[in-house]
Amino acid sequence: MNMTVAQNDAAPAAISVRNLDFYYGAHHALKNISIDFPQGQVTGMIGPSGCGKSSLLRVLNRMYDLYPGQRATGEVIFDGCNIIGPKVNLNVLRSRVGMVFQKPTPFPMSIYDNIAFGVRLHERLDRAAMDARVEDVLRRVALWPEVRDRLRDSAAALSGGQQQRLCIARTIATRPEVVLLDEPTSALDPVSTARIEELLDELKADFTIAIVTHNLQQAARCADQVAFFYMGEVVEVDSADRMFTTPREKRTQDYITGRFG
Ligand SMILES: Nc1ncnc2c1ncn2[C@@H]1O[C@H](COP(=O)(O)OP(=O)(O)OP(=O)(O)O)[C@@H](O)[C@H]1O
Repeated sequence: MNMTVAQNDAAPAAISVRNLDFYYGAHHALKNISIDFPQGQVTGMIGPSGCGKSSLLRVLNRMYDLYPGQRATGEVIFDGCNIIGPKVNLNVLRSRVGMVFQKPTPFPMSIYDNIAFGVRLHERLDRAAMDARVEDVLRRVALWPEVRDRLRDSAAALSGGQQQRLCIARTIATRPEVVLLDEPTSALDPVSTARIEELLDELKADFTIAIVTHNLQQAARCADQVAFFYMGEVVEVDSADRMFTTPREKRTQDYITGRFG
């Protein structure tokens, strides 16, 4: 299968994936993947269920390392280093390449501590600086007005949409360069979804974003470039405009016009 790539070469890549293969035991889930994630852009990852989108996200911050039998070969270049190589500090990597999951997963602690917890692992801030960091990220995700008077309350009391915004705040609080989001709005109502989509647009000024979504309208609205995955391969990468109007590959065209998947 040939991959068609017409990537945006104006922005340098925050992450460059080259000839990546990924395995769950004997199952070959990603096959010779190559894709760049341009700095300061949103890359949308689309494709039918089971085609490998989440697997690629799990490679980008070495999440798979937590599970025996899962392995990757090839190159994932981030800040000049192949992050799937042996000498990578995984705690540092995961603070620089943050991840937000499909289901909001606040820690069982206060709203304030949900954010401060991760920051404390990487930085020593005094009380005033930590308060300022918590306020800053809560403002950025537009949650501050809703929670400023209850920062010490449990995060579990927030609505699903608020919890997901808190999880995004928690992820950006350690000031990562890259934020990975795995179907971050699929468990949310339309209003919360719209707020998170607006948020992505603001966040890309400071972060490189990769988002897996089943919602093609969402990819068209939020993404600068879109990658179409099919059966463990990246079939096509292009600007969102071209991908949804003039895809190069028939398989992409079939997928976006609803012929399969
Ligand atoms: N823990 C696992 N063990 C074995 N195989 C797995 C595991 N997780 C995923 N797979 C397989 O790897 C392939 C890719 O899965 P992946 O979750 O990356 O797909 P996806 O495109 O994100 O799917 P979806 O859109 O349904 O979330 C699938 O064939 C899936 O069955």
